[in-house]
Amino acid sequence: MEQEHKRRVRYQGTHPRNFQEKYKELNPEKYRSDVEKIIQSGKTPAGMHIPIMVEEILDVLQIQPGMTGYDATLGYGGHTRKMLEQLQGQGHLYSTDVDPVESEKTRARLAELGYGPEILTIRRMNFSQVDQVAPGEAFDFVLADLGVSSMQIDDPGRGFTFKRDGPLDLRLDPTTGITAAQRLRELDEEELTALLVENADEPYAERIAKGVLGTLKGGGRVETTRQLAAIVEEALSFLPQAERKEAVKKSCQRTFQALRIDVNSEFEALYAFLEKLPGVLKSGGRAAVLTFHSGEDRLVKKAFKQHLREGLYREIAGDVTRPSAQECFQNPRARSTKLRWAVRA
Ligand SMILES: C[S@@+](CC[C@H](N)C(=O)[O-])C[C@H]1O[C@@H](n2cnc3c(N)ncnc32)[C@H](O)[C@@H]1O
Repeated sequence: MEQEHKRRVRYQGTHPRNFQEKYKELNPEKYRSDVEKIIQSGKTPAGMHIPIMVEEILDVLQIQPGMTGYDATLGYGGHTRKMLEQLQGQGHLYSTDVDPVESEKTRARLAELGYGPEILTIRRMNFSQVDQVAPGEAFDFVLADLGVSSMQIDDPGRGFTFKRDGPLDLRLDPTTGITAAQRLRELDEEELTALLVENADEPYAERIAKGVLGTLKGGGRVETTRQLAAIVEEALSFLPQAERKEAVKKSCQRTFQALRIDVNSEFEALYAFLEKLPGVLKSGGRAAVLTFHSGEDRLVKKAFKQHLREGLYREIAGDVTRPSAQECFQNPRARSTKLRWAVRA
């Protein structure tokens, strides 16, 4: 009789092999108590994003049941969820994001919480097209929480972090456009220097650009996050040892930020959004924008001031609001946040 061949069960090892297996938090509903513990310790669980300045935003937006609103940057849906709670089942919220991967997960998560299409419309759209989100409708409130989510940063496959190796991609929507690695091959030294200065005020822009272009011209590769980080490190090797580590970290942060802004045309999208915003707000409608670096904040401040002068807004924030010290302690990713608001005339 032929014996049934049984495959030996393979030893999986004690360490998870990839990012998806590594963190229990990636399934936050299943491991709720682990997630709570991680948040209390001042960290963001992997696969999650903690919404920033929620109280301050709700104060500004003054959401009432029956209103129609727009969350320009759905992300993990933290702010969307808080705004939906204010609607108490009456009215409608539109939420957009360019990221197809995370948007789908968020849609499913919010649907499970009971927020389906009758109260929430999720669209995969760039907020630069804010006038196309709900044609024929105007909004009582609008929120834009700019930049990237923690899930995007934490996933090495997306290329947003230099802390782990991954493809140098940096696209918010990986289905369109070109990657940061491809973009680097298009630029000359002068252009890359200008990009690093204009998008991130990088003080060592020239040295870094020289390093990148030198590597590419010499037949080397700048295809992964760690390859780019190594070039930044090498470019700053002239610094005294004592200050080098911190300087390299900051320059890496700024270099990745500058490239991300470029490959996603972030300033152009924000400019278009701010220009169209008064046109989609009802009279008395309120808008709040969270920014994470000075370039973004400058654009918001300028647009709000100009539209106030033109009589499109009746009131704007006199100054930025910052998150509380306690929020920054609990969520270090909140530290650079600035909130500005405007009210439609
Ligand atoms: C900081 S996160 C938002 C987090 C969200 N408020 C929450 O509570 O989970 C920013 C999100 O905006 C998206 N985003 C960035 N630029 C965008 C644009 N031009 N149009 C639409 N979404 C954009 C990113 O993909 C990311 O998911």
